Amino acid sequence: MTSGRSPSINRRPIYIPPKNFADYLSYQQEYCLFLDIDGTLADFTMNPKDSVIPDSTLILLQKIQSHGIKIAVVTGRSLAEARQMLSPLILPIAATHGLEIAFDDSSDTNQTNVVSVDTMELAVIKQSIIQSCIPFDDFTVENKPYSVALHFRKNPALADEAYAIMAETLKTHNNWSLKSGKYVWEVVPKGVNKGTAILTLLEKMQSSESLCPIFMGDDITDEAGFVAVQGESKSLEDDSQLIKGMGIKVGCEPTHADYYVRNTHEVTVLLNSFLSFCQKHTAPVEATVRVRGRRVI
Ligand SMILES: O=P(O)(O)OC[C@H]1O[C@H](O[C@H]2O[C@H](CO)[C@@H](O)[C@H](O)[C@H]2O)[C@H](O)[C@@H](O)[C@@H]1O
Repeated sequence: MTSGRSPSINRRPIYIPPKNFADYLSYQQEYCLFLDIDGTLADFTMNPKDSVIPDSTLILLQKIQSHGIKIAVVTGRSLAEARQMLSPLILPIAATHGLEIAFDDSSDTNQTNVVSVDTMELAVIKQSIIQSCIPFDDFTVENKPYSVALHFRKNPALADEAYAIMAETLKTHNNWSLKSGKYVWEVVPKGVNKGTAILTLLEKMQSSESLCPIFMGDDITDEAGFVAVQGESKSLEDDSQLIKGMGIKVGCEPTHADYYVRNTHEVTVLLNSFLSFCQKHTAPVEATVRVRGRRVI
């Protein structure tokens, strides 16, 4: 139940040797990147508050951006936390599994919630989960503005107890659903998923040319994103226009993604290969790239 294996996935993704990622790309195509945070840009930590995206990765993303490549982040983190983890980079973000969407700056006018959230009801749900967790020392309850996550990474043997607590709580809250992730169960409003979030961002990011989306993610919630970018769901604006992008799973678990790499280290190697591709293809649009005040190119 909590292993992340889905019996409906029968595909065998192709391993991309990350150093050779550029070989899988075409100079005739304009690409854009959609990136998950935890397990993709950031390594796992016991406490979610301790996770960071390494400076070297932020610098790499900024260099890629400087070649005019559009990059967006698609994450289960809240918008506020995602912004903090990405700082000083400013990117379009779909946060809380696609519930909170911010296009390209930190102003509130540029931000939308795709479904409305009953925060009073969420407070009741959080309280009920906290109460149910009292007998267990090893749970971590992550209190997010529009969702609540119950983490059992400290003690994976508590997986079934965690599920039971969340499922029991949801019995009386029909507008909420349960998402499973790596050592976590999360209550989110119904109707949000990363696939729809990516299509929403993509529509906004497209100008005249049609962009080829590449999405990288490691978790079960990322599967909807793979399906969306691989053209197994349709673009929002034009029902007849199929998207033909690349889904790249981080990790070796069963997936809908067409491709995979093994871990976060390989993600950075792959992004470096993508940067080399961009360097051959386009001139940088900005002369100076800075991360945390330091000039890097
Ligand atoms: O969509 P993502 O960016 O991958 O976010 C998914 C969840 O990530 C975080 O939890 C995961 O990372 C934690 C820190 O490494 C780890 O302790 C936990 O076991 C993982 O499940 C985050 O805390 C959640 O809010 C996100 O939904």
